[in-house]
Amino acid sequence: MPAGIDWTPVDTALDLLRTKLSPVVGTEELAVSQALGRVLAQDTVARRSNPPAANSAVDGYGFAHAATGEGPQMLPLLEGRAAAGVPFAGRVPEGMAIRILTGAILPEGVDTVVLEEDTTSDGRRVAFHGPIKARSNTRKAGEDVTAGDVGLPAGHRLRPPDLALLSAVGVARVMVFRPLRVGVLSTGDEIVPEVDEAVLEAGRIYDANRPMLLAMARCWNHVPVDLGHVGDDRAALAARLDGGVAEADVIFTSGGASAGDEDHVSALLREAGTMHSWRIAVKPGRPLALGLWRGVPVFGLPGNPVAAFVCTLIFGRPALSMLGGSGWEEPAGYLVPAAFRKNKLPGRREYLRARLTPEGHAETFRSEGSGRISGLSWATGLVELADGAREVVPGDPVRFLPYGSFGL
Ligand SMILES: Nc1nc2c(c(=O)[nH]1)N[C@H]1C(S)=C(S)[C@@H](COP(=O)(O)OP(=O)(O)OC[C@H]3O[C@@H](n4cnc5c(N)ncnc54)[C@H](O)[C@@H]3O)O[C@H]1N2
Ligand code: MOO
Repeated sequence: MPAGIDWTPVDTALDLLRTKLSPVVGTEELAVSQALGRVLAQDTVARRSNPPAANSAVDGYGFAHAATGEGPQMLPLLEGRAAAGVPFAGRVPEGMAIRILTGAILPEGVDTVVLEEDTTSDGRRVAFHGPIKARSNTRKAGEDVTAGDVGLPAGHRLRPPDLALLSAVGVARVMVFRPLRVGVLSTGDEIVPEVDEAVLEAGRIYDANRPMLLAMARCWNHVPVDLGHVGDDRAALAARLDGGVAEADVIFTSGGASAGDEDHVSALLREAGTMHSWRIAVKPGRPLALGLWRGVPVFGLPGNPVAAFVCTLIFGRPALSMLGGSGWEEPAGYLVPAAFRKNKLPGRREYLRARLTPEGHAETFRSEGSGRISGLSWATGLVELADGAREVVPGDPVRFLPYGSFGL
C-alpha cells in the first residue's frame, strides 16, 4: 500500500456508516395492497389467527378418530357435506363420516380426515384401510399464526409474500416510511448528459453513471431524482447541490471525488466543513467523499463507472437502507470454486466482476480496468477477496455475491 495516506479499511467505513446513519424519512399509512416495496415503520400485529378455525387440508371424509382402528374400516356417511365457506352445521356422530373438502371447517365430532384417494365409497358408506393417524389431514386453528402475534417487525421491507401474510391475518393498512428520495448528479466537463445521434468529439463521453445509479435507486425501492449534470465549475456545482437538497433526502454524485485540480465535489464538501474524505482500501473505488450539504448526506462517488457501481453496492446500498428505515442490509454471498487464477496483493479488499460457469464455478472478467463498463454488464455478480494477500488457483473457494443478493 502506498505510504503517507490514511487508508480506511472497508469494515471501518461500513461500521461508521452503520453507527452514524439513521432514518431521515417521515411515515405514512397505506393500504397493504399499495405497500409493496415499502418499509414498515411499526411492527404489525395479527388481527386474526391463520387459519382462523380448524379445517381440512384435503378433499376426503371426516370422522372421529376414536371410532376407527386397524384393518378394513367402513363408516356410514352422514347426509350433507362440509365445504370451504359452507360449513356443515350439525354434529357428526361418532362412528359416522362426512364428505369434507379442502379448507372446510371441521364439523363438530370430526377430528380426522382420510384422503379421498385412499377410500372407496358407494355414496352411502365410505371404506378405507386403518389405522389412520389421529388428526390426519387437518389443520389446527392458529397453527400458522395466532391472533395478537407480532407478524412483521418495523424495518421490514414488504415483499409479495408479506402482502399475503398481512392480508391473511386481517391487516388492511400499515404504517410505512415515506420512500427515500435519492438524487443523482454527474459531474465533469467531458460528460454529455444525454445520448443522441451526434458523433461526439473524442474528448467527450456520454453519461453512463447517472442512468445506472438512478436505476439502482429504483431497484431498491427508493425514488430516483435526476439532478442532471454539471461541468467542472464549483459555483455551478454548489448551486445544483442547493437545488438538490430541496428535492432529495440523499445525493449521489459521481466524478470529482478524488483530490485532483478538477475534483470539485470533495473540495466543496471540504469547504462546507462536513467532509469525510476516504481513501478506502477497496478495489475498485478508493476515493469516496462523504459529507453533508445543508444537512443532506452526499456520497461523492468515484467517476470510473466500475468504481461508482461497486462503491454504490458496497457502501451506498446499506447506507440508503439505513436512511430509508430498513436497517443495515448485508448481501448474502456464498462460496463457490474459482474458475480463475489470481495473485492478490495485501491491503485492499477487491471486488472482481464475475459470473458462474454452467458448473457453478466463478469466472472473472478478462480485465480489471475500472472504465470497462462491458464487464459490469457481462457479470452476474462480484467475487469478494478479503483484505489480506491471497493466491487463488482454480478450484479454490471464493465468495461470490450475485447481483441479486444486492437487490439488483
Ligand atoms: N493521482 C491519482 N489519480 C487518480 C487516482 C488516484 O488515486 N491518484 N485514482 C483513480 C481512480 S481509482 C479513480 S476511480 C478516479 C476517481 O476520480 P474522480 O472521482 O475524481 O473521477 P473523475 O476524475 O471525475 O473521473 C474518472 C473517470 O471516470 C469518467 N467518468 C466520470 N463521470 C462519468 C460518467 N458520469 N459516466 C461515464 N464516465 C464517467 C471520467 O471521464 C474519467 O475517465 O481517479 C483516478 N485517478
Ligand atoms: O476507484 Mo478506481 O476506479 O479504484 O479503480
